[in-house]
Amino acid sequence: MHPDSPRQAHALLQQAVPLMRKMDIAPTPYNYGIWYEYVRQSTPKLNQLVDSTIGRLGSLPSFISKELFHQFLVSEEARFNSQHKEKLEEFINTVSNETHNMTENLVALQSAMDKSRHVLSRADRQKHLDKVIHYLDHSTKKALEEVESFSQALSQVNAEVLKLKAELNEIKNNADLDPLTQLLNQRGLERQLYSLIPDSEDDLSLLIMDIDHLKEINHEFGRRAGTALICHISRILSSKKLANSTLARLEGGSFAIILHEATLDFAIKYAEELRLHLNKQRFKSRSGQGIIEQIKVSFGVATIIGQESPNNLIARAGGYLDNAKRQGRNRTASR
Ligand SMILES: Nc1nc2c(ncn2[C@@H]2O[C@H](COP(=O)(O)OP(=O)(O)OP(=O)(O)O)[C@@H](O)[C@H]2O)c(=O)[nH]1
Repeated sequence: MHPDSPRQAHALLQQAVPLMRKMDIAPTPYNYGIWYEYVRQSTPKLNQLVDSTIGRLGSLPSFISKELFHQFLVSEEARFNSQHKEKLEEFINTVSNETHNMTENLVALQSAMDKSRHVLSRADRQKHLDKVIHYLDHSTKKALEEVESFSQALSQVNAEVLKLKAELNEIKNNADLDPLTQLLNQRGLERQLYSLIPDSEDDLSLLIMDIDHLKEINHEFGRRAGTALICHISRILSSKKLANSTLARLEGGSFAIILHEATLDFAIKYAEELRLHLNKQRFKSRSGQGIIEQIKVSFGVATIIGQESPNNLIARAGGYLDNAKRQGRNRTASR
């Protein structure tokens, strides 16, 4: 991306901002970057992706915008790095091939020398000739050893590059995981919803569950016990997870469950099953001080309606959860 003059930039922003307003796009740095580039029309692939996402989802979710930003707008640096990486790999391959060739040549040289020695050993001035042969023999062996260690160093570098690649992949995947429970986090949940919703036929349900009075539990037994309770509940929810579902931990004591193909009735029944099961669980903190006789949670349950957006579905389930809390907690609400 070449820098635009201030006048060009101003003109582009004058086109981008009304578009963003019209599409109800939040004024974040990522969004400004994407829409500036969109009206600039110098990256057709970006425009194509923006258009198809809007066609499919009716909007450009912030996490997609963030990814497009990294892919297209900071891509020059990324492309630079990747070109370097490719060059480095190419270099390693070339040198490694050459080393192999060199080793073969030296082995051939060694055998030629053996033959020569055989011939020369019958020649005159034996002593003199022997000295030369010995010298050449020694040098060749040394060269062979050096080539061998060079080759070893190269394979080590290669192994390091592979390790680095694996680490980078892991970092990418971890961005969607909650470090405490290893379940999906909010971003992972949204990503999953955005990929499931276009194919769902009004039978995708979302349950949002929240531990009741976690603040008080933290206060009474200590935050550590509260966190242990979150982990305990996460394990229980995982053990009760249905086959066609996704489990995530949102913030604090909140969890979300997507039932990929479930009517509202089924989703409410499942939420109640989970809630009653949790009610039967007693929780004792590791120190033994915190004992909760009955784990209490509230649920908000919503099933997708028509062309509803993922954000709207999350907001609806969250609103119903608020209703469950307002109605006295330890219950399920679906409106
Ligand atoms: N122990 C622990 N507490 C957390 C964690 N993350 C957030 N919290 C706390 O959990 C509490 C959640 O409070 P709220 O959800 O607002 O309210 P609540 O006390 O659970 O009450 P209701 O949700 O209304 O039943 C806050 O005090 C947060 O600081 C965590 O990882 N561990």
